[in-house]
Amino acid sequence: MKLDRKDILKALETISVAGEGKNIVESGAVQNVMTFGDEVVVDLVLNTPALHIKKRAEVDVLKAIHEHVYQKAKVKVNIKVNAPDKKPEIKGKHIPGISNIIAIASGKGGVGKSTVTANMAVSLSKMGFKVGLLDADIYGPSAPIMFDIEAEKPLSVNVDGQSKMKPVENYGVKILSIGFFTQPNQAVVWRGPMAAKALNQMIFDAAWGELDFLLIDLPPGTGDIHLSIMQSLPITGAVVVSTPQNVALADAKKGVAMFRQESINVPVLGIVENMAYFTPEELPENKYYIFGKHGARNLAEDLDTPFLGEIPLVQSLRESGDIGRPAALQTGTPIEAAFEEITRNMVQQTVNRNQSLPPTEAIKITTMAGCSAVNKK
Ligand SMILES: Nc1ncnc2c1ncn2[C@@H]1O[C@H](COP(=O)(O)OP(=O)(O)OP(=O)(O)O)[C@@H](O)[C@H]1O
Repeated sequence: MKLDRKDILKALETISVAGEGKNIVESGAVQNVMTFGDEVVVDLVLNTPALHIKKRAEVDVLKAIHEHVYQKAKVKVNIKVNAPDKKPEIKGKHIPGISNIIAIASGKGGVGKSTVTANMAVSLSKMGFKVGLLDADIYGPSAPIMFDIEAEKPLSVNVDGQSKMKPVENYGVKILSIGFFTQPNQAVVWRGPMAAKALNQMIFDAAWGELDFLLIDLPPGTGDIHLSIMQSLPITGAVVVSTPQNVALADAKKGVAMFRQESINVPVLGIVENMAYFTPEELPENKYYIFGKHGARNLAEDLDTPFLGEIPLVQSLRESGDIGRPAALQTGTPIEAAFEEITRNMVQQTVNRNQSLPPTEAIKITTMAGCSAVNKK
C-alpha cells in the first residue's frame, strides 16, 4: 500500500494542541511528513521537554494515522524540543523609573545586614547615584533608627491622579520601611502573604521617582517571604552579608543557594564579610580576628561568587547606627573607605551582570562613566 502525504496531514489535523484551540499542523508543531510505501515519518517540534507530553504526542500521531489512513501503517515519530535557554531572569512587573533593584540578604540574623545596607545606600548617594532603600525586615525593621527618621511617616502624594506613598528622605536616600506601619512597642506577627502585600504596596504604590538603585533590606533567613519577594519583583541581583564565623557562613551558603535555585534564579552579585576583624579605634593597625579569618572571603571563592570586600568590627559603626547617622557619611576615615570599596564592587558587578545577561526593562546602568568615586582605584 502506498500512503499519500496529504491524507497523513489531514489525519494529523484531528490532533489538537492542549489549551491553544489549534491542531498540530496549524500550530506548526508538525515540521515535516514523509511517506515511503506503507511507512510514514513525522517530525514534530514541541515547546516542552516533559516526557509525558512527548509520549502523548507520539501516541496521538500513531492513533490518528492508524484510524484515519491505514491501520497497518508503519509510523515513526521524531520529536525535537524547542525549550528556551534558562538564564537568570528578571521576574515581576517593571517598575517605571527604577533601574536596578538589589536585594541584601544574610541567612543568619544579626550579622549586620541592615548596617551594610544603610551604609551602602549612603555610599551610593555620595557617589552621585539616585538611591532608595526599602526596609523589608519584617522581624526587626531598623532603617527608621539608622536614618534618624523614627518620628516620620510617609505622606500621601498625588501622581498622575493616583495617590502614592512618598518615601521619607534623609542623607540623600529615599526610605520606606515596614517599621513606619507598626507601633515601636507592638509585636507584629507578619504572615508571609500579609508581609508580601505590604511590601508590594511599598514598591508599586510609592512615589520613588527616578532611582539608579533600590536596595531591599530583606529579613534574615530563607523563608516564604523571600520567595514571594523574589518572585514578584524584578530583582537585578542579590548581595549576601556574612560574618567569618562558621554558623553564619553555613546560613550564608543557604542564602546563596536560595537565590540560585531554579524557581528564584537571581544572580548573586557577591558576598560581603562584616565584622571581619576587630580594630580598636586608637590602634587601627591592630587586627583581631575574633570570628575567624577570611571565612566569607573563602566561602565566596568556594561558591564561585565575587567577594565584594570586608568591614571591620568597630565601636563607632555600632554607635553611628544607634544615633541615626550612618558611618559612611564620615569623610577620610577607614570605615568610609571600606564602605566605598564594597559599594564600588557592587556597582561593578551590577554593570557586569547587565552586560552579560540579556537586556531587560529593569536593567539600565551599563556604564559607570561620570562617577568619579566609582572610578577611583
Ligand atoms: N561592623 C560592625 N561593627 C560594629 N557593630 C556592628 C557592625 N555591623 C553591625 N553592627 C551592630 O550589630 C548589630 C546588628 O546589626 P544589624 O542590625 O545591621 O544586623 P542584621 O543582620 O540586619 O540583623 P537582623 O537579624 O535584625 O536583620 C547592630 O547593633 C549594629 O550596630
